[in-house]
Amino acid sequence: NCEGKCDKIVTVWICVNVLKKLLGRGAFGYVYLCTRSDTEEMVAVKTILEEDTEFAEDEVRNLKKLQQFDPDQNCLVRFNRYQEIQKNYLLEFEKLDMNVQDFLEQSSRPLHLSEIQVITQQMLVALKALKSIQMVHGDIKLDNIMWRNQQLEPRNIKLIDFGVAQDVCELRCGDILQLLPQRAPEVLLGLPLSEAVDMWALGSVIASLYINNELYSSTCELAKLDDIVQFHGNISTSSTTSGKSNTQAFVSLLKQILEVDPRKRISPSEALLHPFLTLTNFPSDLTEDLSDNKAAASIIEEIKPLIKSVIFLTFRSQSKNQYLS
Ligand SMILES: Nc1ncnc2c1ncn2[C@@H]1O[C@H](COP(=O)(O)OP(=O)(O)OP(=O)(O)O)[C@@H](O)[C@H]1O
Repeated sequence: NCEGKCDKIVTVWICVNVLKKLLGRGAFGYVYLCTRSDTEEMVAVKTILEEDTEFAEDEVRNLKKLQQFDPDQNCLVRFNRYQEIQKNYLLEFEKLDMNVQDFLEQSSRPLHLSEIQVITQQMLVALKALKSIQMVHGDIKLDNIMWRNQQLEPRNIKLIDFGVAQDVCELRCGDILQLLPQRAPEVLLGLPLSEAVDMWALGSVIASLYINNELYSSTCELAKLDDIVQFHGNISTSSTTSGKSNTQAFVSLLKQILEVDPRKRISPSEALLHPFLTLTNFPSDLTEDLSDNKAAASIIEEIKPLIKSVIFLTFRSQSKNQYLS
């Protein structure tokens, strides 16, 4: 039904955009491939129905703010224009090729470390731009990272979907943002929030690309906190025991991105200077497995006090029924 209605609305815009096919769908809208009648350019049109008008208005507001940036220089999707038709919204973007999630599903191969390097670099550029205007994306995930042309321009990657983006000053302790696999510890704990939540989410995404699996597969927040603690044990170990310098550089950056304390977490500008992003010589083999490295307890010892406070806070908040997954 929803798809039928979206089809109709996008067809109403036919005088300016000729509908070709459905490109993708998300929680808020259907995205169609269209041709602009004036320029013949292929564009992507996202339809957001009237029941989600508020989200559409937020997304348009965020996208207008982002228009101050050169989208190509800043790895952001180019937003062309929008149209409101009886509270239904049509948002026109440059047409991109494929999101990373779909690529992984279609190619059924894990990404090489050099490909992860490119994605990391491009997303850090995007996050640097967002941070400069104190905007939090709030939904960094594989589906929201897209190649402009995966085959021809594998180094050209864009961040999409600003539907739940917010200004840092609008964030309040206890706000729930991000999907659970990418949710930052400060969100889980109801602590003060900042742009650093996006860095954490990026860390979760690139780590999941590296291990070719969701980093935190837990389905409830307490289990996720436990996962975070376990994972920190693993990445600490890999950085000290692995002899593979590319992996070491990757893990070293990952550790700084997945820093539990958001105040100490590396910023996008700092991360862009990290040696992992300047590496040029990658081995031809596929990703080296983090789990090869045996556990070293040092980091777990370091963060034991944190584990205790995490468990305390989580139980306290669960008893208040605030932080249900
Ligand atoms: N500019 C674009 N070019 C091509 N395909 C796109 C474009 N924008 C979005 N898509 C496709 O449509 C999908 C959904 O888009 P988007 O994430 O903007 O919708 P959403 O409803 O906000 O999704 P979510 O459920 O993540 O909130 C994307 O994952 C992608 O596959």
